[in-house]
Amino acid sequence: MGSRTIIVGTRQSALALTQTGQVIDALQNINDRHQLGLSFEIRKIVTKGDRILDVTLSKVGGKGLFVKEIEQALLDREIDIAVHSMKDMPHELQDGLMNGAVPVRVDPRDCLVTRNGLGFYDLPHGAKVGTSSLRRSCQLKHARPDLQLEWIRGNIDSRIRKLETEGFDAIVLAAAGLTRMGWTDKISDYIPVELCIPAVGQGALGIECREEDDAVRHLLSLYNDPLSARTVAAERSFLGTLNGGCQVPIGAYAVMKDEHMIELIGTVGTPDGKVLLKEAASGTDPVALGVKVAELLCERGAEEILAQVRG
Ligand SMILES: NCc1[nH]cc(CCC(=O)O)c1CC(=O)O
Repeated sequence: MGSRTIIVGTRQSALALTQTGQVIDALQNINDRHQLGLSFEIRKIVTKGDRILDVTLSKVGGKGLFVKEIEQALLDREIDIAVHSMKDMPHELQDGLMNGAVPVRVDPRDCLVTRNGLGFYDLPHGAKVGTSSLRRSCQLKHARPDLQLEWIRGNIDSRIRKLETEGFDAIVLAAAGLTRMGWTDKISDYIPVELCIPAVGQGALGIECREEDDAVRHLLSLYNDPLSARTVAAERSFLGTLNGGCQVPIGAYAVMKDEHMIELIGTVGTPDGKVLLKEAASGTDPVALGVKVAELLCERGAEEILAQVRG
């Protein structure tokens, strides 16, 4: 048994630091149980996405904005492990890197934080709702065309502040982030998956490492939750087939029906919510299932919708 300090890289938002702390606690536990002789240290990394929080992400070429510097630090051996929110992880990882673990996924739903504790359907006519994703605005507009969806950016803590200071009636956030922060008391309503299909990978984390780092790979294999990994794999295959990112109105959600069978629902819509396509299928191979649901949507014009949004 050797001894080695594993450097764990993370963004420096409150949420990133909190979830990385939780990951380190879990890894420390695994290390103790299996007597791996490892210790852990956290390293904060500022990404481009953190530096330009005032610009619409789609305008600055959204994909991977929160990840590039972190992947470089892995390749440069400044860090050994990177903790990502799965939904911020790009489809293609850099050569030499891999996703070593998907830990048990938490609540994938979006939720509403409102000023007076109202639920989604209790919001007054024309209420001003803040969101930072086309996926959310599309689906919420589809369900409630009267709502006035407005752009809100920033980390979750600053978005919650803006609810007060910028006159929003409500903001929409991932329940997972609030849960990890211990802020579930702020949630006034959970938006059902049928109403708003979550972002690909929402509620899951991805733990990236170097392919050649056997000790870290072994550690992470003990942390991986195979069922969570399968649902995420199906959703990411769907997203990859549509060549999406979180900057286009795409959502997908997979659940395990039993140990083997995955059920996947995917959606593509227009930002104004007037068109909202949904398709679902089941299968045992996550990659094939993701491709299949994407193809079903393409038969109904998903590619044309996405081309318009991107253009
Ligand atoms: N795009 C930002 C982001 N990336 C991950 C989360 C937290 C939820 C998660 O881990 O899926 C959030 C905040 C949000 O969407 O409210």
